Amino acid sequence: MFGGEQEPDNYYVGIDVGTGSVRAAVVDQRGVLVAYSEQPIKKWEPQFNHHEQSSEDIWAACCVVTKKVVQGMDLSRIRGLGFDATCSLVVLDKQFRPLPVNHEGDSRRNVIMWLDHRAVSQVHRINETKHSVLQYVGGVMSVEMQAPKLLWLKENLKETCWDKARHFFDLPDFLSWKATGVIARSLCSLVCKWTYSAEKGWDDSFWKLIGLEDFVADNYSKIGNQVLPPGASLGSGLTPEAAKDLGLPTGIAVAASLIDAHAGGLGVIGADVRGNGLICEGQPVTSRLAIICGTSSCHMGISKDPIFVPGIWGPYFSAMVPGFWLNEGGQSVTGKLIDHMVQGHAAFPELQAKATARCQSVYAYLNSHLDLIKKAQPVGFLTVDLHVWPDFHGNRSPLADLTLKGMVTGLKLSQDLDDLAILYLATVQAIAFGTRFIIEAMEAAGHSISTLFLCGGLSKNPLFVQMHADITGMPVVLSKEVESVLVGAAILGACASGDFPSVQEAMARMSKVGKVVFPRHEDKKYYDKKYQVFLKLVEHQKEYSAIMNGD
Ligand SMILES: Nc1ncnc2c1ncn2[C@@H]1O[C@H](COP(=O)(O)OP(=O)(O)O)[C@@H](O)[C@H]1O
Ligand SMILES: O=C(CO)[C@H](O)[C@H](O)COP(=O)(O)O
Repeated sequence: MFGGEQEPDNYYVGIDVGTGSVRAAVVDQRGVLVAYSEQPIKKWEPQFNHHEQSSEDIWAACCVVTKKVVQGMDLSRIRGLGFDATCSLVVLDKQFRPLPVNHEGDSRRNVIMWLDHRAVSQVHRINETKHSVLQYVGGVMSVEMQAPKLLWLKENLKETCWDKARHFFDLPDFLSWKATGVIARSLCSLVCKWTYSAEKGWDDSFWKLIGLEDFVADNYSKIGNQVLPPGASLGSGLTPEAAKDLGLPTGIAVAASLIDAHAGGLGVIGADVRGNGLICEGQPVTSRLAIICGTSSCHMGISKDPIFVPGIWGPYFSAMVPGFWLNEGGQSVTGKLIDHMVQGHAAFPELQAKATARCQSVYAYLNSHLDLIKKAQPVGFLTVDLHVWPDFHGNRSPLADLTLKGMVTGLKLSQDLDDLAILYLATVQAIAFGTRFIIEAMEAAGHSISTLFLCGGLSKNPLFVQMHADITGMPVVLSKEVESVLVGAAILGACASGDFPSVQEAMARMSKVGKVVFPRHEDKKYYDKKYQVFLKLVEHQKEYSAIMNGD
């Protein structure tokens, strides 16, 4: 086991399956990322609110990126492999072949993605039961969880999918099965998305009540009756077949997986913050909130005792950091919303052309354009009369209302680049106000948060990071390794290898602080006013809906 900061001898492979792409990295025992590769994955949207993927396409992408990152390495120094992935639902038959999750019968598309909202009627009926398991998902089950999706499959694709299905996996568990042949599920996925309790196991009465008694009858073999903590070593490690696919040695340790947000949490939350002037230095780890910002944003707060926060998922025991309870707030589309607003604007082709000419990303270009047009005032003040409510895909937290929609107020006739840049800024700010709203709900229920730890694709955007600091009034810590979710996945591999005695130990050694961004307290009054408007927007939206639905 590792004591001090000796030269790295041992390496771990982390594989992170996000919504849009698969990433792999080789990470050393100090948490330094030495090789990285990324590959896009296919997505289908056959109908509005139906989002599907292919588990074979995802596995093939895992193989491509892993082979790339270990190319030229001494493979004997790779000690462990860890996976994390989005919490999408994978369906396989008795022979582990993909089954279609769509009316077209296309069995390539055997994954219902996490952001799929097809099971609206099913989730309403589940919530109407008011079953006690709902207390552990913030009081209201989300349409993005697995129970409503399973019920949808039973009610809509009985012959073509449901009757033939033998294995329903959360995507992180599918990947660890593919690598090891072990069908045991991770405590993380089952607790967070499937209503399993770390203390009491499955609740038969819930599944019977919602019409999925089938699972009880066969002792949950289709959804998992062997459960392991994240980071536990699976079976005999990597199978010869998977080793060949991935370009890794047979038998290396493979860990029970994590959902992607949870891997990001592990990658950032346990870092040693000494010497950065941060208030959380003298506080317990429960004062830290990890925010994993990709296609969606997930707000991961931990506590010693369970805290029930209305509209915030959890409390989940040991689902991220062993021995701690987890609450998970979230915003269902954040990166996807920014992309949507920018790409849908009339000035987008002009933006693209200008950004390409400067060899910049469109976001880097927009950030520098905002700096140009702000003149003497702080950049955030450009949106004094433009406000956005960001729930274009419903509200995950803290309102837990999937019927909510996006709103923009303050539109003008102009469609130029300035207009696009200011709309982009207002969208980024709206996402940060959503985070403030979530933090306030968590604090009202008993959390005490002082510092934010951001990771994920959006944390590469300095404007997004600064707005989170300014709008929440809290410092934002970024990791030394930008790809912290992959560090989290590698931490799992490191634990499975036995090189670290616990997840906590591996977290403390492998996650490192990079840049710290402090809030501009002098702008507080302005953001407090904008936050007042933000809260009014949703109030008004509810009033509009009451008017339209009234007699
Ligand atoms: N360099 C960057 N600058 C600004 N935004 C970025 C950058 N890289 C990624 N993003 C944003 O992050 C989002 C994707 O984040 P990522 O963590 O890759 O997502 P996922 O894990 O869901 O696949 C995109 O929607 C994009 O808006
Ligand atoms: O529900 C979630 C985590 O519990 C995430 O939103 C989901 O896994 C997708 O993550 P990402 O936006 O990073 O692709």
